[in-house]
Amino acid sequence: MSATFTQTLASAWERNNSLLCVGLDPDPAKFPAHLKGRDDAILEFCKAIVDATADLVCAFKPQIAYFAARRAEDQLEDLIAHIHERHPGIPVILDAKRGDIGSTAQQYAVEAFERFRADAVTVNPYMGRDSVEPYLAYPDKGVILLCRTSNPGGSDLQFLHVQGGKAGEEPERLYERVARLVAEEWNRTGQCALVVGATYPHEIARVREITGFMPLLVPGIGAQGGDIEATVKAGRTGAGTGLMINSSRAILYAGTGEDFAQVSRQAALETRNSINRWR
Ligand SMILES: O=C(O)c1cc(=O)[nH]c(=O)n1[C@@H]1O[C@H](COP(=O)(O)O)[C@@H](O)[C@H]1O
Repeated sequence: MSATFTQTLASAWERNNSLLCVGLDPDPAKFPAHLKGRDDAILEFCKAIVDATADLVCAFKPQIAYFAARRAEDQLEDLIAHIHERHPGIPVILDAKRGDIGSTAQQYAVEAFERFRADAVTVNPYMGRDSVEPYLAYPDKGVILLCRTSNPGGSDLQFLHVQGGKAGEEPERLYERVARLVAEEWNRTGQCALVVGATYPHEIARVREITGFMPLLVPGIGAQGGDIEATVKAGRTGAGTGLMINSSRAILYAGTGEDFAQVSRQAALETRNSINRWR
């Protein structure tokens, strides 16, 4: 049997000595001049970044909207195939933030895991357990549920107090309930992870407390200004792992010339090393 997402991630943490996830959010308006106008510009840009950083990361995270908006889903398929072929052992997280009733979720699961061959997918837990089950039906795949998102508006709902599930329990915040539900009930197969933004280190610490060793996908360093030291200290496990700390724009667009991939490599190296300083 092939390795599960969780096992592949743990191996990548160790092999590359890295908790850095490079996010692949290709925006042609920001591409270097020599790639602009090419039909395969999105694929070529992303392949160059992937090849320049694969030994520095624990995962890659393509964001589906950047591909779908430009009718480039075929380039996303080719990109993920390229990562599997050239960089085996680096898990691919498809960032799709899906959420729908079970029958539709089943189609989204086929899209993520069979069409795109992602190792994990981001999912919105808002519609509850049956909306997540179709992803859990793929036991070797990762299911990464939104918990405490990095954006300011995340507080509108995720920070609301909800009554405890059992009589006499203290009210808790909605993101705490999500973390508890996933850790105690949905994660029977050990394939779940949670998204917690680097912009909220206090909540990262709380989610770590609730979930034990569960992997956390932490976007929000770099362009969104999250603090690396606070993020790592709040979210690392006792073993100094447990995190996929994502940076997209700060790495993808570090350079603007023909040597952009090398400049991105330098940015990824520095980010990985700053993360490691606090593990
Ligand atoms: O699920 C995500 O990846 C995600 C969750 C979240 O709470 N905040 C967040 O920024 N993201 C994604 O992480 C990436 C962050 O990109 P940068 O801000 O450029 O590093 C984008 O692809 C977002 O869609």
